[in-house]
Amino acid sequence: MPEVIDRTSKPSERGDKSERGDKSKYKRILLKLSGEALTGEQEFGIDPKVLDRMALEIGQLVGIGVQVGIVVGGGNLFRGAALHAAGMDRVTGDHMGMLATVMNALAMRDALERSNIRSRVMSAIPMSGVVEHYDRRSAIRYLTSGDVVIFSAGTGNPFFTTDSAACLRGIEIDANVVVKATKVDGVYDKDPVKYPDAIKYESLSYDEVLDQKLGVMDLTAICLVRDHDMPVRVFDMTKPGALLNLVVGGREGTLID
Ligand SMILES: Nc1ncnc2c1ncn2[C@@H]1O[C@H](COP(=O)(O)OP(=O)(O)O)[C@@H](O)[C@H]1O
Ligand SMILES: O=c1ccn([C@@H]2O[C@H](COP(=O)(O)OP(=O)(O)O)[C@@H](O)[C@H]2O)c(=O)[nH]1
Repeated sequence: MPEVIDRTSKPSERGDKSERGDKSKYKRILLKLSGEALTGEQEFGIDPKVLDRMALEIGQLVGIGVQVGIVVGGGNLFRGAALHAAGMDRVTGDHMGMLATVMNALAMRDALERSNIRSRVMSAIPMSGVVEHYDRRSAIRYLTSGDVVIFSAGTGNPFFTTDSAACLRGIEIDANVVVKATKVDGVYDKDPVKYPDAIKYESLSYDEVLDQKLGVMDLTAICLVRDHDMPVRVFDMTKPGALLNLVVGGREGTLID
């Protein structure tokens, strides 16, 4: 069992000092789902069982009045950097990666709607007839009316990641927190997948992540949240109930603020 560095949490998550949902610590969250999380037990693609479980957990948040924006990754299908390493033009690879996020978003919307959770997909790249083009004011209107909004196609630009897109959209929609769902249960002093003796942080500052180059999120994304004072919580999406627990104020994962 890895050690935990237990620093006293600063009461600076926006949910502590601004409006909240009734039972929730937060009124509006931006949830980042990595593409790989959608693969589940499979080797490639999207596991419908994982989507159904995520829909259930997201439905629990909607049920207690939390407004949920989602940025979904595409790494389960394509990553620009990997395609480039195999010989493809980088920008073309990134375009394929962004299109992959749209496919994941459509699958996520389908799962949410099968669970009777109203949801919409918006894309940073115009895709008339398939999904709506991203528009911040419309997104906020949908969120306010209780719809889950899935933001796809990342930032719409090559050389970025969906972590950066999550931080960008989180800031734009004035979320209380960006919640990064991943396969590890927080931020460690080194990659816990590679180093079993890695030590987990309870909380740490943006500058500590940057100075130590902690790889849980890309550093462009961390600079963005630091400059806009947006807290980020990293937690383990494979742990049932963790998302709801975090949103009602439980100690899950690691807080970066
Ligand atoms: N210091 C660290 N703390 C936690 N996870 C880390 C750290 N450094 C690297 N990682 C890796 O970052 C991954 C989380 O990022 P994520 O975006 O979900 O995955 P990926 O980059 O593969 O899409 C974890 O699976 C973990 O292996
Ligand atoms: O703003 C963005 C977001 C994503 N991507 C591309 O889309 C791929 C999939 O996104 P990401 O790797 O962030 O997905 P995740 O790791 O979350 O599954 C990336 O590798 C990039 O090639 C991009 O070009 N611009």
